Amino acid sequence: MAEALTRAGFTAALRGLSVRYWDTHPFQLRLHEGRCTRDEVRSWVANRWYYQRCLSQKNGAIIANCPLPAVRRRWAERILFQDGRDDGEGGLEDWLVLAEAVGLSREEVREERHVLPGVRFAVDSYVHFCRTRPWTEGVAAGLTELFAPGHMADRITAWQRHYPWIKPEGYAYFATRIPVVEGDAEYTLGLVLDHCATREQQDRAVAALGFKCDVLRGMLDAVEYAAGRPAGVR
Ligand SMILES: O=C(O)c1cc(C(=O)O)c2c(n1)C(=O)C(=O)c1cc(C(=O)O)[nH]c1-2
Repeated sequence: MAEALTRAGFTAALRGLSVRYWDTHPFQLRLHEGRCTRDEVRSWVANRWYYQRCLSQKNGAIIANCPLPAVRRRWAERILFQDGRDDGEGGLEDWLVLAEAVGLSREEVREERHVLPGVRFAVDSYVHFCRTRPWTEGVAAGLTELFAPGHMADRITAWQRHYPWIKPEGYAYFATRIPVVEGDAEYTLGLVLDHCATREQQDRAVAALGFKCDVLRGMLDAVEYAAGRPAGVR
C-alpha cells in the first residue's frame, strides 16, 4: 500500500475536488445568470427540499456509526440546526419559508409533489452511503461544505438581482447557514485529517467526497432534464 499523504497533501487532494462541485453545473450557471423561469426556480427549491429533509437522517446515521462521544456530541448539533428545538424552528422551517417566498405552498413541498425520481435516487444514495460506510467516510462526504460558502453568498446576490419577485424573507435559510457552514467545514476537515491516517483511509475519504459531488450534480442533472418539460412526459 502506498505511503500515507502528509496533512498538507491530503488536504490538497480533498480541496482539489472543488472542480467537481455543483457550482459549475449548467443548471446552476443558468440559475445564477438569471436565465431560469419562475417554474424552474420553484423546481430547484422543491427538489432541494428533499435533500434538506434527508440531512438529519444521514447525520443520524453518521452518529449511529461513530464510537466517539465527543464527535457524536458535536455532530448532533447539525440535527438540531435542521430540525430546530421545536416545531416551526430550524433550517427545515427556513426552507419552507423560502418555498413560500418563491410561490410554492408548504403542503406541495412537504408532500414532495415536485420531487423528481433522479433527485430521490441521488439523495437516497447519500443517506444509504452514510448508513453503510464507516463514519469517517460519511463525514468526509459532507466536506462539500468546504466549497459551499462562496457559492451560497453568490446565490443570494444573483437571486436578488435577477429574481426580484422572490420575497426577501426567503433568504433566511442562507443568511443563517452561511456563517455556520464555514466553521462546520473546518471542524469536519480536522476530523477527517485526524481520523484517516492510512493511505487507504485517505483514498476512501477522497472517494467519499467525489461521490458526494456526484450526488449533488446528479440532483441538478434531474432538475435540468425536467426543465421546460410538462410533468408526465419527462
Ligand atoms: O446551498 C448550498 O449550495 C449547500 C450545499 C451543501 C453541500 O455542498 O452539500 C450543503 C448546504 N447548502 C447546506 O445548507 C447544508 O446544510 C448542508 C449539509 C451538507 C452535508 O452534506 O452534510 N451539505 C450541505
